[in-house]
Amino acid sequence: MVVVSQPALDHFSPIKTCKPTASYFSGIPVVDLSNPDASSLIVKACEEFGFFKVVNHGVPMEFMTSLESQAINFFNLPQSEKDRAGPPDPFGYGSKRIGPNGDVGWIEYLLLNTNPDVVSEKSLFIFRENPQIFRSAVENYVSAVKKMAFEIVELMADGLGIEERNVMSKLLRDEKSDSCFRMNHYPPCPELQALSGRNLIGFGEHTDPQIISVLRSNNTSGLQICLRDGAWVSVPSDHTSFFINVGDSLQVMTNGRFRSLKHRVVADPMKSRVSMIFFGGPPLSEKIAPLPCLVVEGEESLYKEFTWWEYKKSAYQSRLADNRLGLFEK
Ligand SMILES: C=C1C[C@]23C[C@@]1(O)CC[C@H]2[C@@]12CC[C@H](O)[C@@](C)(C(=O)O1)[C@H]2[C@@H]3C(=O)O
Ligand SMILES: O=C(O)CCC(=O)C(=O)O
Repeated sequence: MVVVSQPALDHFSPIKTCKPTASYFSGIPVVDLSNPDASSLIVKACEEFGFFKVVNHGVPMEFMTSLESQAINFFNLPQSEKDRAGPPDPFGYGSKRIGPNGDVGWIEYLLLNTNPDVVSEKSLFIFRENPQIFRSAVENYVSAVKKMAFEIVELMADGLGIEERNVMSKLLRDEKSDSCFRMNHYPPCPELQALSGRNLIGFGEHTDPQIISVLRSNNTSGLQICLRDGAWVSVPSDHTSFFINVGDSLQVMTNGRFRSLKHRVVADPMKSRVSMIFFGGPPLSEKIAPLPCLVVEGEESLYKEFTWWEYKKSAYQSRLADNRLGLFEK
């Protein structure tokens, strides 16, 4: 019999737990980017789930594996070394604390700006001995993933029947775009599982405030998405593919036709999860408003107009679980 010791549980105390109950979801839409119907499949997936998996994406596997191994090397460093790249301001290394509101999770991460100059400055602390290897792994990966993200939002515009197919990609392509990139590490937590039969929450439920998020992880599951009926389901991992989710800004731009995806990560009791996510955002001064061509004549628009900066600030000010509250009131 295992006796639950309070000090052992206290070690995890500020971090929420959940029962390991969510079932694997087999209905995730898969979009093959080489399929001539990709644009309509993307629109359908965004309307139904705000989420889909991409195959035949053109990002070299080598870029994924080399950045993953750089990330693992970093997360394996002694804590004192990792702390030199933190605390996040918001960029840099963070552990357990997520964002400015006191949210916590069973996670450590590196949050980077996708502006190459900022990556370079932080990488000096991230890899003191050879920052160039880290920097080029990030650059190769991020530029390939961005290219895929541009293509996806252009296909989206085609599928929505928008004539100006670069209406969203030009925001992401802008050199002042406020996009960011993060690498998350969720260490295994066998003790907690043994003691309580529960799993730790790695990243609490939230929606992403940006336009589109592009996620790739190693072969450890943990990502859960909330379906339209409110049920949480687990996403089977696939280290060769990317998972795309609709962000709050895209929900606004499509006047609610696409809904941003509520998601969370639950730490695996036995295996480390490493994920890398590109968050594509617009330039800070850009207005976030429904695209006029998507507001049916005579119909009221669902959303007020925000600049991305105002918008992001309010997303950051509210709590993780309700980061869209108040933003989208009629
Ligand atoms: C608690 C928070 C963390 C977060 C900012 C927020 O207030 C709500 C959104 C969170 C999120 C999710 C997507 C990205 O990982 C992120 C960098 C972002 O832009 O919004 C994080 C924020 C963060 O970790 O600082
Ligand atoms: O790490 C993951 O798999 C997802 C994390 C996430 O939702 C985020 O970083 O916003």
